[in-house]
Formats: sequence, structure tokens, C-alpha cells
Amino acid sequence: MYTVGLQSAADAFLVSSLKTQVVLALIVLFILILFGFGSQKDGAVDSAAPVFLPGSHLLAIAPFFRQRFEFLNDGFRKTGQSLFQFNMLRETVIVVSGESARKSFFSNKHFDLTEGFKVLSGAIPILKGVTSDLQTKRIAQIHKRLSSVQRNEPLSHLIAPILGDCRRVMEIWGQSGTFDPFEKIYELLFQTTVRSLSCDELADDPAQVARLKELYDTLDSGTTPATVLLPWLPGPSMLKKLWATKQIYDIVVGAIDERQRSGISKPDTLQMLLDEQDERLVIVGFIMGLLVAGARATGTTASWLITYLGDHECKDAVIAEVELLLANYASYSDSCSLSQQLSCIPLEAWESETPVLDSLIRETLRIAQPHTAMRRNMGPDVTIDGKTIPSGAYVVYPFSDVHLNKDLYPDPWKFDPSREESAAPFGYVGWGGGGTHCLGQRLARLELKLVTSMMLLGFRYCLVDNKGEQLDAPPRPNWNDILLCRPEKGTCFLKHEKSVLSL
Ligand code: HEM
Repeated sequence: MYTVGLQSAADAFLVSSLKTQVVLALIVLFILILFGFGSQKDGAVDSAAPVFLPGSHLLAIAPFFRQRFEFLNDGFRKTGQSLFQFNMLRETVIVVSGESARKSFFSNKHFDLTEGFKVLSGAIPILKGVTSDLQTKRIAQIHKRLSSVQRNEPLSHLIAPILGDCRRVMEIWGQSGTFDPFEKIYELLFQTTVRSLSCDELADDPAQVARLKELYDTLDSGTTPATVLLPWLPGPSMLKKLWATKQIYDIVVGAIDERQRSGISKPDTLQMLLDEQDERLVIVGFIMGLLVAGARATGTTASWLITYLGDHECKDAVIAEVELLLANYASYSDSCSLSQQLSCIPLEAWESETPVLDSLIRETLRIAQPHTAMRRNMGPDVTIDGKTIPSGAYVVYPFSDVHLNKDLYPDPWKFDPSREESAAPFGYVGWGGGGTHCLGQRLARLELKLVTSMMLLGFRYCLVDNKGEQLDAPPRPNWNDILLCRPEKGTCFLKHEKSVLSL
């Protein structure tokens, strides 16, 4: 009821009073800027406090949401320090870098990921009774279920359906052609993530999957400085986000209701959640929340991994690795398609007999995962590099500090899968570090390996520009694009041709 009301309110608002609300939003924003809610607090300079970013008023920190990589690099440059702070309305945000900061950041058990992410990311609007309760009470339960989905048996059962999705989506690409990997590979990973984390009814319906993807894209594009800084202000972007969240909620709840009404049990993740008799909010939260976490990160990684392979000598080594698995595990027959043959390879072999794929994933995460880790200090004041991180402050650590650090990774923009992880403390954090590790890693790695194998054995491809001319080198990941790291649109395409194997 609440959410239906919300939609009517949002619709009515959009139609009738957009102008009024925009004017109101502008007035409030103006007052906030004028009275300096985002600026440095007055008073004596505290030498133990991290230096303030010069001019840190609301407008100056807007690039934190839009051009984050540049904003943070600029901050370090302007302050000349390894730690600096700025205010986000009344909150203190401290950006840290360097080895000792990294150690403290990842090992301090009072630095809370959920609290930090909730406020600073602005990814999902907090809907009372829908996402607000989820954020606090039920997250542990969702994480527990995520680990159940990744036990050997359920994960093994996902191999054939994921490969089936690859086949269906890749068949649409045709015998030959050109496509943007940052659209098409991302779409494919969205499909396999819906398959892995929700139910067959949704995953089997391409229109619903496309609709869900569109709605999640709306959530992303609707994240503006205003929606994060002034989440209570019903500006147009916030309404768009609320509306998209409500639509996603309806699709997910519709699928759950349908399954329960039908009384038919299916071997998928939704069924596992229902069989555990979890409360509905946990099931809804599992699907809604993890689809975002899962699809974006795996989609970004797969798009870049496949793009890099378009231009890399180790493509042959990957093909040889997968062919060896096929020779060892698949019952070879001409009538079997590639996806059927790959589905004969057991989970253990995908996990322990693919060193080349592992090195590719490792290097792709280093170079093209533009993550900024966010925490809130829920414990007492802490000192990092002689500077105080007060209790309650937000702390952010950009992964570029370690992964693009030329002392740890010489020539950091070069994609080189033969690199080892740096031996420095927390010298590689592609899947997290210290007390916080990716809880979907096992599933993500499996998806990446299956999709890459289908791509490399199912197609021959190279990188071309918008005129179809072969590119000399892959594009550089754009770390300012905080979710997908995409290069400038229209600069890189995959030109592909089907191999002789049927998909
Ligand atoms: C290539 C794909 C992925 C990458 C590179 C990745 C990376 C990461 C990283 C670096 C973190 C730690 C973040 C931090 O310290 O701030 C993290 C956390 C997390 N990831 Fe992933 N992830 C991926 C896929 C997934 C998938 C598919 C799921 C779910 C199905 C998932 C669920 C989570 C969750 C729930 C956390 C939070 C852990 C916590 O609260 O302690 N991830 N991931």
C-alpha cells in the first residue's frame, strides 16, 4: 500500500508541481550554499585534523559524485597531503591514501561498510519500510543466504543455465557484426546475474530482464549530488529514482507472488530462499540489492576483460586452457553445442584448473575497477598518519591509490596479466581486504569464466573504432565513470565473426 501511494504521489508530483518543486529545491540549495553548510567549520586550526580541501563548499564537492577520480586526485594535489577532508552538509568526509592509511582502513573493525555506503553512495533511495529496514536489520541474513547460493551444489547447478543464457544472448549477435562491448557484454552479465540471483520466471523473460536493466540504469543516472546530499528533497531526480525503485520492487514481488501462487517448485535461487522460509523483506532485499551489487561489478569486469582480450596475445592461452578442460571433462560429440560441452566441466575444474583465466580476472580488476571504498567510523577517534579520524566521520579510500600506484605496479595503465599481486600490505584489494571481502566472489568468478569461454571459443573478434578500423590499442578505463569505468562512447567496438562451433 505504502509503495502504491508513493507512486501516485510521485506521478502527481511530476505532472502538477514540477516547477514549484524545482524552484523550492533551488531556493533550499541556495540557502545551504549561502550559509556554508558544506564549507569548512570556523575555529582554531587543529593540527591533528586532516587538512580541509580548499573551497570545500557544496558546489566544489559536486564532482565527488560525477568526476570522482579527478576530484580525489585534485584533492591530494591541492592539499599536498595523503589525507584530506571535506564536509558534506554536516558530515565530515576524510579521504585517505598511502600504505599505513590502507592498513588502518582495512583492519579497523569499527570502520563500517554499510553505514558508509548507505550515505555516501546514494545508489538506492531509502524507502521507508522497503529499503530502510533492509539496510539495518536484515543485511546479515541476506549475506548468509548469498553464501548458501554459492555452496558447491547450488553453484554447480547454475553452470548450465548461465551457459544457456550466453547461448541465447550470443545467438542474437548473429554470424558477424560489430557491437559496443560496454553495452552488449554488460547486458549479457545482467542476464546471467538475474538468472543466478532471482528466478527462472524473470530470467526466461527477455522483456522483463531488459526492463529491470533499464530501471537499474535509471537509478544510476538519477544519482546526482542533490539526491545524495539532500535525499529528503523531492527533486525530479529523486522522484525518478523512487519511481524506478518502486517499479523494480513490483517486478520482484510479482515474481515471488507468482511462484507462491503456482505452488510449483523450481530449482532456482528464489526457491531456495522460499524454502528457507525467510521473511519476504529478506527475499525482496536479496534480489533487489544483490542484483545491483552483482550485475554492475561483474558486467564492468566482463566488458573490460573481453575488450582487453580482443587485442592481447594471451587470448590463445585462454583458448588452450578451456580446450584442455573440454578434452578432460566433456564427452565430445559433434551434435553437442559449445554451451552443452562447457556445461560438462565441473565447478571444481573451473575453480582450480584455470590459472590463465584467474590471472586475467586479477589484472582486469586491478586496472578497471574504479571502486572507492566507503566506511563510517562507528568506534572512538582513530589516528591515521598522525591525523585524527573522529568518531562518526566518513572515511573513503580510492582503490586507484593502490591499483594504479606506479611504485607497486610499474606502467600501471598497461594491461599485463603476467603481473603478480603486489606484496605490499593490502597491495591488491580487487576482492576487498581485511575484514571486508566480496561475498559474491565465487559466483562472480564463475560467471566471468563461463562468459569469457563462450566468447573466445564461440567467436573470433578484434577491437575496431567507429569506422570499423582496427584499433592499435585498447581504450583506457575511465575511472571517473564510477560504476562501469566505460571509455568514451563510440570509441571502441568489437568486430566479431562466429567460429565454426555452434553456440
Ligand atoms: C567481478 C565482480 C565483483 C567484484 C570485482 C566485487 C568486488 C567487491 C569488493 C572490492 C568488495 C569490498 C568493497 C569495500 O571494501 O568497500 C565487495 C563487497 C561485496 N560484494 Fe562484491 N564484487 C563483485 C561481484 C559481486 C557479486 C556477484 C555479488 C553478489 C552476488 C557481490 C556481493 C558483495 C557484497 C554483499 C559485498 C559486501 C560485503 C560486506 O558487507 O562485508 N559482489 N565486492
